[in-house]
Amino acid sequence: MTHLSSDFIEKYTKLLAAEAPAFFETFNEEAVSAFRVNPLKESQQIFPDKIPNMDWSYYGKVSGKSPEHVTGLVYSQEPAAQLVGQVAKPQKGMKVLDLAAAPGGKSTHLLSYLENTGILVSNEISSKRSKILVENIERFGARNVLVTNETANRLAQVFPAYFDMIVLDAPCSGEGMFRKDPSAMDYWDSDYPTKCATLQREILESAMHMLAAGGYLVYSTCTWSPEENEEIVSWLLENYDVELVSIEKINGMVEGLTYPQTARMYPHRFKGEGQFVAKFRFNGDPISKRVKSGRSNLTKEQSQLWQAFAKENLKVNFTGLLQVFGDQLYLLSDGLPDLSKVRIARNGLHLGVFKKKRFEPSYALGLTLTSKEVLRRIDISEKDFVDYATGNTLSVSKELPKGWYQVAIKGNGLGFAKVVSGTLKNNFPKGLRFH
Ligand SMILES: C[S@@+](CC[C@H](N)C(=O)[O-])C[C@H]1O[C@@H](n2cnc3c(N)ncnc32)[C@H](O)[C@@H]1O
Repeated sequence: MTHLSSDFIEKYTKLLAAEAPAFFETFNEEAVSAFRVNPLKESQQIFPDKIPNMDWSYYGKVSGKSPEHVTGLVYSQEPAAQLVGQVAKPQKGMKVLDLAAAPGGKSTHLLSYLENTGILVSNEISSKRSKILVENIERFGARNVLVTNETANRLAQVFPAYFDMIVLDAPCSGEGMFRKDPSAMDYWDSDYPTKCATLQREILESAMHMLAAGGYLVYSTCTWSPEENEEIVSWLLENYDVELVSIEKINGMVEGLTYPQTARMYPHRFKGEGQFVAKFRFNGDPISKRVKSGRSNLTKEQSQLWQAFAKENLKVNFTGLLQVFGDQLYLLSDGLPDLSKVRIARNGLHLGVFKKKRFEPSYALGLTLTSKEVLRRIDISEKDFVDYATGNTLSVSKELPKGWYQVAIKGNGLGFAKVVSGTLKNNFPKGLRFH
């Protein structure tokens, strides 16, 4: 049994009244595992144990060494957390900000709805966590994401009144994660929720600065404390021209305290962990400020090398802004402001690297392209997949012309690799190799 502090027990005995025993009983049970299927991937699969009323959601665990995980077909995320993305449900073409994004559960969910349209700025304040976020976003294979490593306040200076939707999955006291991560209990004392609420208000002030008129704010926490949930809702309603958008109650969701439009998730009501979510529409006048856009910075030679690679290997015309950072080439979505003052963790879609007089495609590019978008592809077997992911070369037909090929497993891309005289050279990233 998860050992709960007496202050916690006292607080939730009062708050939940007759439901409290059933709630406490769930702390004797294991945390629930689940995953989402990535609709952006070309080759889909049927899995058992679908979670009702949810887009793309299944109960169960997927191995980190399976082709499904490595190609980004699945993303592991517990069921209650999946409800946040589903409540947000951005429309195609929207400019969306995920303000506290690592490791990427909500961001990848938002990308599933955007279907490579619009823009997602996925931000994480911690540099270490932003690297994990980049890895997860890259594997998902979306093309319209910028990953930043910033404070909310600094982002607000670059993106005034810019976003159609902002998701703040706030840093919180994490009560809803006690079963999944018992170490979260070490930080908890009865004052912790109030301390978290101060930080949440501070981040929300910056968030409101970035919301366009008519835009949506989705606020969520994985905690049940009213201080970090309904009291934050009250503060937003008092201080900003926002109104609550009613959330449809599915899968055991219950109304928030005093705000029936908001939703709470409890483990005794639904097979999942804890969550709170509120959705607002911003009616007020946004701060008006002209957003200066960025420009392409490729040299003529770099531009020619990229075009030569694209002509020889690709059947897709990318729209967006090509930018070089050092010798790395990235594709940024159209309509982004000048990002020179922003700490970037991933500058859009990584296309590849310029070496002496040649261009080499990135692993990320090979993860995102479908079979219809490449001129040459090699589908490897599941046995070869393990060999390849361990760092070995593979034998292929001697007839295959020399050059770059997209590698694929079970119909989904796994980077690019070179074929030379009947050998597929290993180009699986060293940091991701199986040991
Ligand atoms: C609940 S987690 C986010 C989980 C993520 N949305 C997901 O679904 O995978 C909250 C995040 O807020 C970040 N954070 C902590 N302090 C912050 C601050 N002052 N401003 C913005 N983000 C902060 C943490 O590093 C953490 O990654």
